[in-house]
Amino acid sequence: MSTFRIEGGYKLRGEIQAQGAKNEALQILCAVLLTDEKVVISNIPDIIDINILIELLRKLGVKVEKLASNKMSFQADELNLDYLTSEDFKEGGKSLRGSIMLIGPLLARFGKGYIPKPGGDKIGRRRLDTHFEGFVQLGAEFRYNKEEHFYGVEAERLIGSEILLEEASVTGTANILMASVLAEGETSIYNAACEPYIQQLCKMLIRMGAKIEGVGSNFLKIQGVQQLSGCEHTLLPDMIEIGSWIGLAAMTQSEITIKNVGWEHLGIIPSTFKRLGITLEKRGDDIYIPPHLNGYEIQNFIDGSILTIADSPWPGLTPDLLSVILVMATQARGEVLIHQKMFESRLFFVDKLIDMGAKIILCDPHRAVVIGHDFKSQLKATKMSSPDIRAGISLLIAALSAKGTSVIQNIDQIDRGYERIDERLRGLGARIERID
Ligand SMILES: CC(=O)N[C@H]1[C@@H](OP(=O)(O)OP(=O)(O)OC[C@H]2O[C@@H](n3ccc(=O)[nH]c3=O)[C@H](O)[C@@H]2O)O[C@H](CO)[C@@H](O)[C@@H]1O
Ligand SMILES: C=C(OP(=O)(O)O)C(=O)O
Repeated sequence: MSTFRIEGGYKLRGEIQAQGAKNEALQILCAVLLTDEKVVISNIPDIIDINILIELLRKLGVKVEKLASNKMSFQADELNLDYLTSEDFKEGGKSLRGSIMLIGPLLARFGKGYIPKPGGDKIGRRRLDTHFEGFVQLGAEFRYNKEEHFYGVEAERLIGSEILLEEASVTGTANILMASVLAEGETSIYNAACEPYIQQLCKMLIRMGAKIEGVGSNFLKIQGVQQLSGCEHTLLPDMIEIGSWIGLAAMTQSEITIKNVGWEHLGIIPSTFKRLGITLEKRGDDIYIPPHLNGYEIQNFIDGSILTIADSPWPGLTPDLLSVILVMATQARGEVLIHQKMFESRLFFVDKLIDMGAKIILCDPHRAVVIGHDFKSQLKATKMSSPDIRAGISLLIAALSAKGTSVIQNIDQIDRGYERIDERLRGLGARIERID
């Protein structure tokens, strides 16, 4: 398993281009199964999770062609559905979270979909009830093989229904939406997730001929159609990656411009960083971050009480940025309570930051109080292992700010979601090497 060696404590400088969004790509790639015509996708990030999903599609019989760097075409006209019950699929499907969204399109088009319990980050319980309750309401039969942790849904026909989701699950909404576009009659999905990536999926499906109303809201109304056609789609810039670069710039007091960020899709993210004292300048569609040589000061609430940064479904703050925000707060002026509501095992990595000298109190698995050093004391370099993708990038940011040489193992977790990260960071002047 690869490792990064990082010599930290240096300021960085320059421009970095945001990659295509991982979590949008996972939805969009699954949607290619909804038609036998060609679908062309641009801005595909070259990262482990996406490459595994593309390989699964290829093994399922999808014709995949690389048209340019980050641009590919997909045609699902001759599928080998037996692959879904093979050992190879059971292994491959397990390794990433996004594979769960293969089920909706397969069920809609072929009347059956199977998937091993999907992997992804070990960040707490990640149940799939919302997905399967939705499929059952559309008329599917659900099967679960407990020994093999293998899920299946089958239906001769799907019939539109009024669905009220128990929670606004992102992948659950995408999955049920992809099943309902080919169901007979009208489906409504209430309490739907409505983040930009779901909006992008809706827009793509509409281009393919689907009839969807309410895009961008938590109430989607779908009129089923008999078939969908091919289309072209361009993925948005990855908002979690953009947030990670903002955290990196602040924590290393670097002057960085993030290019082509898609401002209008960033929601509450820029203002959240501003509450933490970070100056962000909108320059066209770029974000310019000045070097913060005098540090950054966390704002209190209006009544003077300590700021809380918490996650919630869109348009609230994504949980995927809380680890980065937490690490950045370790060098702020002031205190903040980080409240990770959605996942219960995502904050344990703070132990490593405490070892490095950060002032953090882990109150319980969901909440941590961070007391910033205001750059009066630097973190100490250390050896660590990346437990999940966002803790991994946060530890990498900590290592780049710490004096001395740090080592981060298990960096596959970072490569899952960040394209050529070492090369791109070296482009900003970072001293980072990939070693075996
Ligand atoms: C491949 C992909 O797109 N992964 C993202 C997707 O995962 P994913 O779609 O798996 O996450 P879900 O939206 O289903 O739920 C995430 C967690 O939050 C809880 N929950 C969810 C909704 C809610 O209103 N209340 C609540 O407590 C769920 O019980 C679950 O534990 O969305 C998560 C939440 O933004 C992100 O962290 C993941 O990066
Ligand atoms: C949790 C994440 O990914 P996944 O859902 O793919 O595990 C993430 O992107 O932060």
